[in-house]
Amino acid sequence: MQVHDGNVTPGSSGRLTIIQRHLTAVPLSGQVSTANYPTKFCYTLDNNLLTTEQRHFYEENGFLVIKNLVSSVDIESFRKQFEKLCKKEITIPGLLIMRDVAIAKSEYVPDQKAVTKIQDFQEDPVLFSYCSLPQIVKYVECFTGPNVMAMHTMLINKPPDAGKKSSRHPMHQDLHYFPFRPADRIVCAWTAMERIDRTNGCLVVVPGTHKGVLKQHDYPEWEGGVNKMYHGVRDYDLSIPRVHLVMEKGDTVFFHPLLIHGSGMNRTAGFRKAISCHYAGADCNYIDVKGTSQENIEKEVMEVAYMRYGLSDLTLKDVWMIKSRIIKGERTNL
Ligand SMILES: CCCCCCCCCCCCCC(=O)SCCNC(=O)CCNC(=O)[C@H](O)C(C)(C)COP(=O)(O)OP(=O)(O)OC[C@H]1O[C@@H](n2cnc3c(N)ncnc32)[C@H](O)[C@@H]1OP(=O)(O)O
Ligand SMILES: Nc1ncnc2c1ncn2[C@@H]1O[C@H](COP(=O)(O)OP(=O)(O)OP(=O)(O)O)[C@@H](O)[C@H]1O
Ligand SMILES: O=C(O)CCC(=O)C(=O)O
Ligand SMILES: [Fe+2]
Ligand SMILES: [Mg+2]
Repeated sequence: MQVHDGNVTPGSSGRLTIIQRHLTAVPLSGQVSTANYPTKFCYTLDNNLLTTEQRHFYEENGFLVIKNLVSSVDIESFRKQFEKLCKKEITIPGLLIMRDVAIAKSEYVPDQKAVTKIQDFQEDPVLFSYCSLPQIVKYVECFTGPNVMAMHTMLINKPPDAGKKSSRHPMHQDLHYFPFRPADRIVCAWTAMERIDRTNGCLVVVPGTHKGVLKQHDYPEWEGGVNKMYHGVRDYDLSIPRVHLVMEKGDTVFFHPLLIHGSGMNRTAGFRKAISCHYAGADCNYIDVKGTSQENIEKEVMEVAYMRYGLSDLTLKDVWMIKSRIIKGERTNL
């Protein structure tokens, strides 16, 4: 385990790499002590896959990077399929193609290269095969339990920044978008489809924030515009140390839905690609977000859902029930 300038770097074992930069500004040392571990696990389950060290790391930090988990062959097939979808050589029901706000609102006529992300590829057999990769699902079960649902799918194609910094993703908690609980049985798997570092806008996390509560989210006040639904934590304090997750192609991070994270701008000429799925244990329950901080996103989701599905009497729960798929075990509640 090594710490360099707040970045996670691969350990020689290729297994777990640990960063430890505490919110309480504990000074960074080269090696992190494995002492003072909690005795009770809250955020991980035992299925004989995670080592004790990995479990402790997730419990403390709210994320876990596994090196080289997805093969180049699989990643190439996702890349090819993504291109076909962008060129409209294939259309998939329910799939949403989104352009960056700076490009969508300019005079420039966008081509497929302007796509910033695609969402909801649950009906695309090629891309959705990512969500059932056995080596991913084995890890997912350590967080969700044995009944695994794929709730939300994305392929993020962070474009070269158009000069407005709109390629950034503000610091947020994914739970803001989710009307189901408990949070500890939800996890995101996010796989780098190429090397991703600070030049092309890597994931940036605030370790330990999964132990906190869901915060109020709004659109950040960014001069250059903000992408639709890219809410950020309100009054976010940028002086809190962030950790930049530098990842190689195929590396996968699993993270908790309360972990505060975002991504920086893409300063390169290339489109930075990552594929992700949010999973939840099927035994989770839908909640009513009325009267909570999530009301603002519910309103936006319902507007978009109406445009996409053309149905006016849908509820937020219906939208999630339509999108989600069982991956393993039994579809109980969700
Ligand atoms: C069912 C939904 C469930 C989703 C749940 C999310 C869960 C996430 C959970 C996980 C955590 C994830 C965390 C996350 O990732 S949060 C991010 C999630 N974001 C979304 O899900 C957004 C989904 N995108 C859309 O719905 C469409 O692409 C929109 C509606 C944006 C455009 O629609 P369409 O593509 O058909 O374009 P159009 O040509 O017809 O333009 C229409 C209008 O829209 C303007 N416009 C275009 N692009 C953008 C833009 N990028 N930003 C702002 N505005 C934009 C455009 O200028 C025009 O406005 P105007 O000029 O008329 O004023
Ligand atoms: N001035 C800012 N105002 C609002 N959010 C910011 C600001 N700077 C960074 N962020 C947010 O912090 C997160 C990480 O950005 P950051 O600038 O740390 O990463 P980067 O651009 O990849 O790296 P670098 O430190 O090399 O610029 C992103 O979610 C970004 O939106
Ligand atoms: O920039 C990314 O790839 C991740 C963005 C993100 O956190 C999200 O879409 O929820
Ligand atoms: Fe996110
Ligand atoms: Mg930056």
